[in-house]
Amino acid sequence: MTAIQFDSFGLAPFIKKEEYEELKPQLAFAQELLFEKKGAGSAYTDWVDWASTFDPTEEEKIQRRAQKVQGQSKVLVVIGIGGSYLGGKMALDFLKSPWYNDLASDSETKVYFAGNQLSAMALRQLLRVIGDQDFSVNVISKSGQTTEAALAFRFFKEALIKRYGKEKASERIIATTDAKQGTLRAETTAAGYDNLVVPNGIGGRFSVLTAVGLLPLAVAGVDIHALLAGAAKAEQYYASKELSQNPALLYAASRRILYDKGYTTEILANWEPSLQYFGEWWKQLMGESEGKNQKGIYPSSANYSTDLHSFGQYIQEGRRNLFETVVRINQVAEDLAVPKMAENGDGLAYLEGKTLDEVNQTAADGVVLAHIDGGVPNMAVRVAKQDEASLGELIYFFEMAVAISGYLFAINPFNQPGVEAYKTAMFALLGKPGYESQSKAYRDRLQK
Ligand SMILES: O=P(O)(O)OC[C@H]1O[C@](O)(CO)[C@@H](O)[C@@H]1O
Repeated sequence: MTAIQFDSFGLAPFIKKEEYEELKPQLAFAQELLFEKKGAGSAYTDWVDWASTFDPTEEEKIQRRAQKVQGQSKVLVVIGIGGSYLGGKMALDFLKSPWYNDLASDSETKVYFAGNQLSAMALRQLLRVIGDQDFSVNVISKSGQTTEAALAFRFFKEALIKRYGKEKASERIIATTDAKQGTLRAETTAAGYDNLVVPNGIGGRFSVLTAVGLLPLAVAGVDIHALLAGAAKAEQYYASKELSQNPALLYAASRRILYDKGYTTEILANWEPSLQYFGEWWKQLMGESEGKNQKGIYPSSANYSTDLHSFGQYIQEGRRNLFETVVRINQVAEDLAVPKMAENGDGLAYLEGKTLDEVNQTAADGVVLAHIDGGVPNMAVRVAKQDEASLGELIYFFEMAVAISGYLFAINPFNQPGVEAYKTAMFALLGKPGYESQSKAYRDRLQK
Protein backbone atom coordinates (compact mmCIF):
# COMPACT_ATOMS: atom_id res chain seq x y z
CA MET A 1 0.00 0.00 0.00
CA THR A 2 1.21 3.50 -0.77
CA ALA A 3 1.91 5.77 2.18
CA ILE A 4 0.64 8.84 0.39
CA GLN A 5 -2.57 9.70 -1.38
CA PHE A 6 -3.09 12.49 -3.87
CA ASP A 7 -6.32 14.38 -3.37
CA SER A 8 -7.44 16.43 -6.37
CA PHE A 9 -10.87 17.37 -5.01
CA GLY A 10 -9.92 21.06 -4.96
CA LEU A 11 -9.04 21.08 -8.67
CA ALA A 12 -12.51 20.21 -9.94
CA PRO A 13 -13.68 23.81 -10.45
CA PHE A 14 -10.46 24.67 -12.32
CA ILE A 15 -9.50 21.71 -14.55
CA LYS A 16 -11.70 19.71 -16.91
CA LYS A 17 -11.16 15.98 -17.50
CA GLU A 18 -10.48 16.57 -21.21
CA GLU A 19 -7.52 18.77 -20.33
CA TYR A 20 -5.75 15.77 -18.80
CA GLU A 21 -6.59 13.69 -21.89
CA GLU A 22 -5.01 16.31 -24.14
CA LEU A 23 -1.81 16.24 -22.11
CA LYS A 24 -1.37 12.46 -22.16
CA PRO A 25 0.95 12.27 -25.22
CA GLN A 26 3.26 14.87 -23.69
CA LEU A 27 3.28 13.03 -20.37
CA ALA A 28 4.16 9.77 -22.12
CA PHE A 29 6.98 11.53 -23.95
CA ALA A 30 8.31 13.06 -20.72
CA GLN A 31 8.32 9.62 -19.07
CA GLU A 32 10.13 8.14 -22.06
CA LEU A 33 12.80 10.87 -21.88
CA LEU A 34 13.31 10.17 -18.19
CA PHE A 35 13.17 6.37 -18.03
CA GLU A 36 15.11 5.78 -21.23
CA LYS A 37 17.66 8.44 -20.27
CA LYS A 38 17.11 10.28 -23.53
CA GLY A 39 16.24 13.69 -22.10
CA ALA A 40 18.35 16.74 -21.29
CA GLY A 41 20.49 16.19 -18.20
CA SER A 42 19.99 12.42 -18.29
CA ALA A 43 23.47 11.96 -16.78
CA TYR A 44 21.93 13.18 -13.51
CA THR A 45 19.01 10.77 -13.25
CA ASP A 46 20.60 8.03 -11.13
CA TRP A 47 18.16 8.96 -8.34
CA VAL A 48 15.41 7.21 -10.36
CA ASP A 49 16.41 3.72 -9.14
CA TRP A 50 18.93 4.74 -6.48
CA ALA A 51 17.02 3.42 -3.45
CA SER A 52 16.19 0.02 -4.95
CA THR A 53 19.77 -0.54 -6.07
CA PHE A 54 21.41 0.95 -2.98
CA ASP A 55 24.67 -0.82 -2.16
CA PRO A 56 24.42 -2.45 1.32
CA THR A 57 28.15 -1.91 1.89
CA GLU A 58 27.57 1.85 1.47
CA GLU A 59 24.83 1.66 4.09
CA GLU A 60 27.19 -0.17 6.46
CA LYS A 61 29.88 2.42 5.83
CA ILE A 62 27.47 5.26 6.67
CA GLN A 63 26.37 3.45 9.85
CA ARG A 64 29.99 2.92 10.92
CA ARG A 65 30.78 6.60 10.43
CA ALA A 66 27.60 7.53 12.34
CA GLN A 67 28.54 5.27 15.25
CA LYS A 68 31.99 6.78 15.39
CA VAL A 69 30.49 10.29 15.62
CA GLN A 70 28.00 9.16 18.27
CA GLY A 71 30.84 7.64 20.27
CA GLN A 72 33.10 10.66 20.14
CA SER A 73 30.76 13.68 20.20
CA LYS A 74 27.71 15.28 21.79
CA VAL A 75 27.31 17.50 18.73
CA LEU A 76 27.64 16.98 15.00
CA VAL A 77 28.00 20.16 12.95
CA VAL A 78 26.76 19.52 9.41
CA ILE A 79 28.24 22.04 6.99
CA GLY A 80 26.63 22.50 3.58
CA ILE A 81 24.20 24.59 1.56
CA GLY A 82 21.35 23.96 -0.88
CA GLY A 83 21.05 20.27 -1.66
CA SER A 84 23.94 19.58 0.70
CA TYR A 85 21.87 20.94 3.59
CA LEU A 86 18.14 21.08 2.99
CA GLY A 87 17.43 17.35 2.61
CA GLY A 88 19.10 16.44 5.90
CA LYS A 89 17.49 19.33 7.78
CA MET A 90 14.08 18.63 6.28
CA ALA A 91 14.22 14.91 7.12
CA LEU A 92 15.53 15.49 10.65
CA ASP A 93 12.66 17.88 11.42
CA PHE A 94 10.09 15.61 9.73
CA LEU A 95 11.18 12.38 11.44
CA LYS A 96 12.42 13.65 14.79
CA SER A 97 11.41 17.21 15.61
CA PRO A 98 12.38 20.81 14.87
CA TRP A 99 13.29 20.77 18.60
CA TYR A 100 15.39 17.61 18.24
CA ASN A 101 18.45 19.22 19.81
CA ASP A 102 16.47 20.52 22.79
CA LEU A 103 14.77 17.16 23.32
CA ALA A 104 17.89 15.02 22.79
CA SER A 105 18.75 12.73 25.69
CA ASP A 106 22.27 12.48 27.12
CA SER A 107 23.01 9.48 24.94
CA GLU A 108 21.92 11.21 21.72
CA THR A 109 24.15 13.34 19.50
CA LYS A 110 22.73 16.74 18.61
CA VAL A 111 22.85 17.88 15.00
CA TYR A 112 23.38 21.53 14.05
CA PHE A 113 23.66 22.95 10.55
CA ALA A 114 26.18 25.55 9.41
CA GLY A 115 27.56 26.91 6.14
CA ASN A 116 24.07 27.53 4.74
CA GLN A 117 24.54 31.32 4.71
CA LEU A 118 27.38 33.78 5.26
CA SER A 119 26.22 35.31 8.52
CA ALA A 120 29.00 36.06 11.03
CA MET A 121 26.44 36.41 13.80
CA ALA A 122 24.94 32.99 13.15
CA LEU A 123 28.36 31.36 13.13
CA ARG A 124 29.54 33.01 16.35
CA GLN A 125 26.28 32.09 18.06
CA LEU A 126 26.51 28.47 16.94
CA LEU A 127 30.05 28.28 18.31
CA ARG A 128 28.66 29.58 21.62
CA VAL A 129 25.84 26.99 21.54
CA ILE A 130 28.41 24.21 21.11
CA GLY A 131 30.45 25.67 23.97
CA ASP A 132 32.56 22.99 25.59
CA GLN A 133 30.56 20.03 24.25
CA ASP A 134 32.62 17.54 22.24
CA PHE A 135 31.86 17.99 18.55
CA SER A 136 32.54 16.48 15.14
CA VAL A 137 32.07 17.98 11.69
CA ASN A 138 30.47 16.58 8.55
CA VAL A 139 31.35 18.89 5.68
CA ILE A 140 29.18 18.24 2.63
CA SER A 141 29.79 19.66 -0.82
CA LYS A 142 29.23 17.83 -4.07
CA SER A 143 31.32 20.25 -6.10
CA GLY A 144 33.73 20.58 -3.21
CA GLN A 145 34.12 24.31 -3.80
CA THR A 146 31.02 26.13 -2.64
CA THR A 147 32.09 29.31 -0.83
CA GLU A 148 29.55 29.24 2.00
CA ALA A 149 30.38 25.65 2.98
CA ALA A 150 34.15 25.97 2.44
CA LEU A 151 34.35 29.13 4.53
CA ALA A 152 32.29 27.70 7.40
CA PHE A 153 34.50 24.59 7.28
CA ARG A 154 37.57 26.77 7.70
CA PHE A 155 36.09 28.29 10.90
CA PHE A 156 35.13 24.89 12.31
CA LYS A 157 38.53 23.42 11.42
CA GLU A 158 40.10 26.25 13.38
CA ALA A 159 37.79 25.52 16.33
CA LEU A 160 38.53 21.78 16.16
CA ILE A 161 42.30 22.35 16.01
CA LYS A 162 42.15 24.79 18.95
CA ARG A 163 40.22 22.27 21.00
CA TYR A 164 41.80 18.95 20.03
CA GLY A 165 45.09 19.71 18.24
CA LYS A 166 45.71 19.20 14.52
CA GLU A 167 45.89 15.42 14.41
CA LYS A 168 42.90 14.72 16.63
CA ALA A 169 40.91 17.42 14.81
CA SER A 170 41.26 15.46 11.55
CA GLU A 171 39.77 12.42 13.26
CA ARG A 172 36.60 14.40 13.94
CA ILE A 173 35.99 15.38 10.33
CA ILE A 174 33.94 13.47 7.78
CA ALA A 175 33.88 14.91 4.27
CA THR A 176 31.00 14.03 1.93
CA THR A 177 32.01 15.04 -1.58
CA ASP A 178 32.66 13.97 -5.16
CA ALA A 179 34.76 10.82 -5.52
CA LYS A 180 37.47 12.52 -7.54
CA GLN A 181 37.00 16.24 -8.15
CA GLY A 182 37.04 19.49 -6.21
CA THR A 183 39.16 21.17 -3.58
CA LEU A 184 37.39 19.31 -0.75
CA ARG A 185 38.28 15.94 -2.29
CA ALA A 186 41.90 17.05 -2.68
CA GLU A 187 42.03 18.26 0.94
CA THR A 188 40.35 15.06 2.16
CA THR A 189 42.93 12.92 0.42
CA ALA A 190 45.81 15.04 1.69
CA ALA A 191 44.55 15.20 5.29
CA GLY A 192 43.20 11.64 5.40
CA TYR A 193 39.68 12.59 6.59
CA ASP A 194 37.01 9.92 6.83
CA ASN A 195 34.83 10.44 3.81
CA LEU A 196 31.73 9.48 1.90
CA VAL A 197 30.93 9.99 -1.75
CA VAL A 198 28.23 12.08 -3.42
CA PRO A 199 27.36 10.06 -6.52
CA ASN A 200 28.25 11.71 -9.77
CA GLY A 201 24.88 10.93 -11.37
CA ILE A 202 22.74 12.64 -8.71
CA GLY A 203 22.46 16.42 -8.40
CA GLY A 204 22.51 18.18 -5.02
CA ARG A 205 18.78 18.76 -4.78
CA PHE A 206 18.08 15.05 -5.47
CA SER A 207 20.76 13.83 -3.02
CA VAL A 208 18.91 13.47 0.29
CA LEU A 209 18.85 9.67 0.03
CA THR A 210 22.61 9.48 -0.57
CA ALA A 211 25.35 9.85 2.06
CA VAL A 212 24.57 13.59 1.94
CA GLY A 213 21.35 13.17 3.92
CA LEU A 214 21.87 9.69 5.32
CA LEU A 215 24.92 10.31 7.53
CA PRO A 216 23.45 13.19 9.59
CA LEU A 217 20.18 11.27 9.86
CA ALA A 218 21.92 8.08 11.01
CA VAL A 219 23.78 10.12 13.64
CA ALA A 220 20.40 11.34 14.92
CA GLY A 221 19.14 7.75 15.13
CA VAL A 222 16.91 7.76 12.05
CA ASP A 223 16.29 4.34 10.48
CA ILE A 224 17.95 5.06 7.14
CA HIS A 225 17.23 1.55 5.89
CA ALA A 226 13.49 2.14 6.26
CA LEU A 227 13.81 5.54 4.59
CA LEU A 228 15.47 3.97 1.55
CA ALA A 229 12.94 1.13 1.55
CA GLY A 230 10.11 3.68 1.38
CA ALA A 231 11.70 5.32 -1.64
CA ALA A 232 12.41 1.93 -3.26
CA LYS A 233 8.72 1.01 -3.07
CA ALA A 234 7.82 4.41 -4.47
CA GLU A 235 9.91 3.67 -7.57
CA GLN A 236 7.30 1.07 -8.54
CA TYR A 237 4.25 3.22 -7.74
CA TYR A 238 5.40 6.29 -9.62
CA ALA A 239 6.70 4.58 -12.75
CA SER A 240 3.18 3.75 -13.92
CA LYS A 241 2.31 5.07 -17.38
CA GLU A 242 -1.34 5.20 -16.40
CA LEU A 243 -2.35 8.70 -15.31
CA SER A 244 -5.14 7.46 -13.05
CA GLN A 245 -2.71 5.05 -11.33
CA ASN A 246 0.20 7.44 -10.91
CA PRO A 247 -0.29 10.38 -8.52
CA ALA A 248 3.14 11.86 -9.32
CA LEU A 249 2.13 12.05 -12.98
CA LEU A 250 -1.27 13.49 -12.06
CA TYR A 251 0.36 16.13 -9.88
CA ALA A 252 2.82 17.07 -12.66
CA ALA A 253 -0.02 17.23 -15.19
CA SER A 254 -2.23 19.33 -12.91
CA ARG A 255 0.56 21.85 -12.28
CA ARG A 256 1.21 22.16 -15.99
CA ILE A 257 -2.45 22.69 -16.87
CA LEU A 258 -2.77 25.32 -14.13
CA TYR A 259 0.40 27.10 -15.32
CA ASP A 260 -1.02 27.36 -18.83
CA LYS A 261 -4.08 29.06 -17.33
CA GLY A 262 -1.96 31.70 -15.60
CA TYR A 263 -1.51 30.05 -12.21
CA THR A 264 2.23 30.63 -12.12
CA THR A 265 2.92 30.49 -8.37
CA GLU A 266 2.56 27.34 -6.29
CA ILE A 267 2.30 27.44 -2.51
CA LEU A 268 3.38 24.27 -0.75
CA ALA A 269 1.50 24.45 2.52
CA ASN A 270 1.69 22.34 5.65
CA TRP A 271 -0.12 22.15 8.96
CA GLU A 272 2.77 20.89 11.07
CA PRO A 273 5.83 22.97 12.13
CA SER A 274 7.90 19.82 11.60
CA LEU A 275 7.19 20.21 7.88
CA GLN A 276 8.40 23.78 7.56
CA TYR A 277 11.72 22.61 6.14
CA PHE A 278 9.95 20.18 3.87
CA GLY A 279 8.77 23.35 2.14
CA GLU A 280 12.33 24.73 2.05
CA TRP A 281 13.69 21.49 0.54
CA TRP A 282 10.82 21.42 -1.97
CA LYS A 283 11.46 25.04 -3.05
CA GLN A 284 15.02 24.19 -4.10
CA LEU A 285 13.86 21.00 -5.80
CA MET A 286 11.19 22.77 -7.82
CA GLY A 287 12.81 26.18 -8.31
CA GLU A 288 16.26 25.00 -9.35
CA SER A 289 14.79 22.30 -11.59
CA GLU A 290 12.09 24.30 -13.38
CA GLY A 291 13.07 27.96 -13.35
CA LYS A 292 14.83 28.24 -16.70
CA ASN A 293 14.44 29.93 -20.09
CA GLN A 294 11.98 32.41 -18.53
CA LYS A 295 9.66 29.52 -17.70
CA GLY A 296 8.58 27.58 -14.65
CA ILE A 297 6.24 27.74 -11.68
CA TYR A 298 7.45 29.98 -8.85
CA PRO A 299 7.72 27.82 -5.70
CA SER A 300 6.69 29.32 -2.39
CA SER A 301 5.72 27.78 0.91
CA ALA A 302 3.32 28.44 3.76
CA ASN A 303 3.10 27.18 7.33
CA TYR A 304 -0.47 26.97 8.58
CA SER A 305 -2.24 28.11 10.55
CA THR A 306 0.58 30.59 11.34
CA ASP A 307 0.68 32.14 7.87
CA LEU A 308 -3.09 32.46 7.60
CA HIS A 309 -2.57 35.32 10.05
CA SER A 310 0.15 36.92 7.94
CA PHE A 311 -0.22 36.52 4.17
CA GLY A 312 -3.43 34.49 4.34
CA GLN A 313 -5.18 37.70 3.24
CA TYR A 314 -3.17 37.70 0.00
CA ILE A 315 -3.90 34.05 -0.68
CA GLN A 316 -7.61 34.62 -0.20
CA GLU A 317 -8.01 37.87 -2.14
CA GLY A 318 -4.77 38.96 -3.82
CA ARG A 319 -3.68 38.52 -7.43
CA ARG A 320 -5.18 35.29 -8.78
CA ASN A 321 -2.07 33.52 -10.06
CA LEU A 322 -1.75 31.18 -7.08
CA PHE A 323 -2.44 27.52 -6.59
CA GLU A 324 -1.85 25.48 -3.51
CA THR A 325 -0.52 22.02 -2.70
CA VAL A 326 -1.08 21.02 0.89
CA VAL A 327 0.96 18.29 2.54
CA ARG A 328 -1.26 16.78 5.22
CA ILE A 329 -0.43 14.20 7.86
CA ASN A 330 -3.23 11.67 8.41
CA GLN A 331 -2.06 10.31 11.71
CA VAL A 332 0.01 12.54 13.96
CA ALA A 333 2.45 10.88 16.34
CA GLU A 334 1.36 12.94 19.33
CA ASP A 335 -2.03 14.46 20.10
CA LEU A 336 -3.68 16.28 23.01
CA ALA A 337 -7.26 16.29 24.27
CA VAL A 338 -8.73 19.78 24.68
CA PRO A 339 -8.83 20.30 28.47
CA LYS A 340 -12.24 20.25 30.16
CA MET A 341 -12.88 23.30 32.35
CA ALA A 342 -15.60 24.11 34.86
CA GLU A 343 -15.84 27.67 33.49
CA ASN A 344 -16.36 28.71 29.85
CA GLY A 345 -14.82 32.16 30.11
CA ASP A 346 -12.83 31.60 26.93
CA GLY A 347 -15.90 30.37 24.99
CA LEU A 348 -14.13 27.17 23.99
CA ALA A 349 -16.40 24.63 25.74
CA TYR A 350 -17.67 23.55 22.30
CA LEU A 351 -14.24 22.07 21.61
CA GLU A 352 -14.23 19.83 24.70
CA GLY A 353 -14.22 16.18 23.68
CA LYS A 354 -12.09 16.97 20.62
CA THR A 355 -8.35 16.67 20.30
CA LEU A 356 -6.05 19.48 19.17
CA ASP A 357 -5.29 17.55 15.99
CA GLU A 358 -9.00 17.29 15.21
CA VAL A 359 -9.20 21.07 15.46
CA ASN A 360 -6.10 21.38 13.23
CA GLN A 361 -7.50 18.97 10.62
CA THR A 362 -10.85 20.75 10.64
CA ALA A 363 -9.14 24.09 10.17
CA ALA A 364 -7.28 22.55 7.21
CA ASP A 365 -10.57 21.39 5.67
CA GLY A 366 -12.08 24.83 6.17
CA VAL A 367 -9.12 26.57 4.55
CA VAL A 368 -9.36 24.32 1.46
CA LEU A 369 -12.97 25.36 0.98
CA ALA A 370 -12.25 29.05 1.60
CA HIS A 371 -9.32 29.06 -0.82
CA ILE A 372 -11.27 27.24 -3.54
CA ASP A 373 -14.03 29.84 -3.10
CA GLY A 374 -11.36 32.53 -3.36
CA GLY A 375 -10.21 31.16 -6.72
CA VAL A 376 -7.14 29.21 -5.56
CA PRO A 377 -6.91 25.71 -7.08
CA ASN A 378 -6.05 23.23 -4.38
CA MET A 379 -4.40 19.82 -4.23
CA ALA A 380 -3.49 17.75 -1.20
CA VAL A 381 -0.80 15.16 -0.69
CA ARG A 382 -1.95 13.10 2.26
CA VAL A 383 0.81 11.32 4.13
CA ALA A 384 -0.05 8.30 6.31
CA LYS A 385 2.28 9.30 9.15
CA GLN A 386 5.61 10.92 9.85
CA ASP A 387 7.77 7.84 9.64
CA GLU A 388 10.75 6.85 7.51
CA ALA A 389 8.79 4.77 4.98
CA SER A 390 6.31 7.59 4.32
CA LEU A 391 9.05 10.20 3.97
CA GLY A 392 11.02 8.01 1.53
CA GLU A 393 7.93 7.79 -0.64
CA LEU A 394 7.11 11.48 -0.30
CA ILE A 395 10.62 12.50 -1.38
CA TYR A 396 10.43 10.26 -4.42
CA PHE A 397 6.93 11.52 -5.30
CA PHE A 398 8.14 15.11 -5.62
CA GLU A 399 11.42 14.17 -7.34
CA MET A 400 9.54 12.18 -9.96
CA ALA A 401 6.94 14.93 -10.41
CA VAL A 402 9.52 17.67 -10.99
CA ALA A 403 11.49 15.58 -13.48
CA ILE A 404 8.33 14.99 -15.54
CA SER A 405 7.34 18.61 -15.10
CA GLY A 406 10.74 19.82 -16.34
CA TYR A 407 10.44 17.77 -19.50
CA LEU A 408 6.90 19.09 -20.02
CA PHE A 409 8.45 22.58 -19.95
CA ALA A 410 11.08 21.40 -22.47
CA ILE A 411 13.91 22.43 -20.15
CA ASN A 412 16.75 20.50 -18.53
CA PRO A 413 15.43 19.76 -15.02
CA PHE A 414 18.85 18.66 -13.77
CA ASN A 415 21.14 21.66 -14.21
CA GLN A 416 21.25 25.09 -12.52
CA PRO A 417 23.22 27.44 -14.78
CA GLY A 418 21.57 30.56 -13.36
CA VAL A 419 23.11 30.08 -9.93
CA GLU A 420 26.51 31.03 -11.32
CA ALA A 421 25.52 34.67 -11.94
CA TYR A 422 25.61 35.71 -8.28
CA LYS A 423 28.79 33.73 -7.72
CA THR A 424 30.59 35.54 -10.55
CA ALA A 425 29.61 38.95 -9.20
CA MET A 426 30.53 37.97 -5.62
CA PHE A 427 33.92 36.50 -6.61
CA ALA A 428 34.78 39.53 -8.73
CA LEU A 429 33.91 41.88 -5.86
CA LEU A 430 35.80 39.77 -3.30
CA GLY A 431 38.89 39.68 -5.52
CA LYS A 432 39.02 35.94 -6.13
CA PRO A 433 41.93 35.03 -8.43
CA GLY A 434 40.69 34.54 -11.98
CA TYR A 435 37.94 37.20 -11.73
CA GLU A 436 40.21 40.27 -12.03
CA SER A 437 38.86 41.33 -15.43
CA GLN A 438 35.25 41.58 -14.18
CA SER A 439 36.10 43.20 -10.87
CA LYS A 440 36.28 46.84 -11.98
CA ALA A 441 32.99 46.73 -13.90
CA TYR A 442 31.11 45.37 -10.86
CA ARG A 443 32.76 47.87 -8.49
CA ASP A 444 31.92 50.79 -10.80
CA ARG A 445 28.26 49.76 -10.84
CA LEU A 446 28.21 49.78 -7.05
CA GLN A 447 30.29 52.99 -7.02
CA LYS A 448 32.85 51.27 -4.74
O1 LIG B 1 27.10 20.55 -2.80
P1 LIG B 1 27.66 21.79 -3.37
O2 LIG B 1 28.48 21.51 -4.60
O3 LIG B 1 28.42 22.56 -2.35
O4 LIG B 1 26.48 22.69 -3.87
C1 LIG B 1 25.53 23.22 -3.01
C2 LIG B 1 24.38 23.80 -3.77
O5 LIG B 1 24.86 24.82 -4.61
C3 LIG B 1 24.29 24.72 -5.92
O6 LIG B 1 25.21 24.12 -6.74
C4 LIG B 1 23.97 26.03 -6.47
O7 LIG B 1 25.08 26.84 -6.46
C5 LIG B 1 23.11 23.80 -5.70
O8 LIG B 1 22.69 23.20 -6.86
C6 LIG B 1 23.66 22.85 -4.70
O9 LIG B 1 22.67 22.12 -4.05
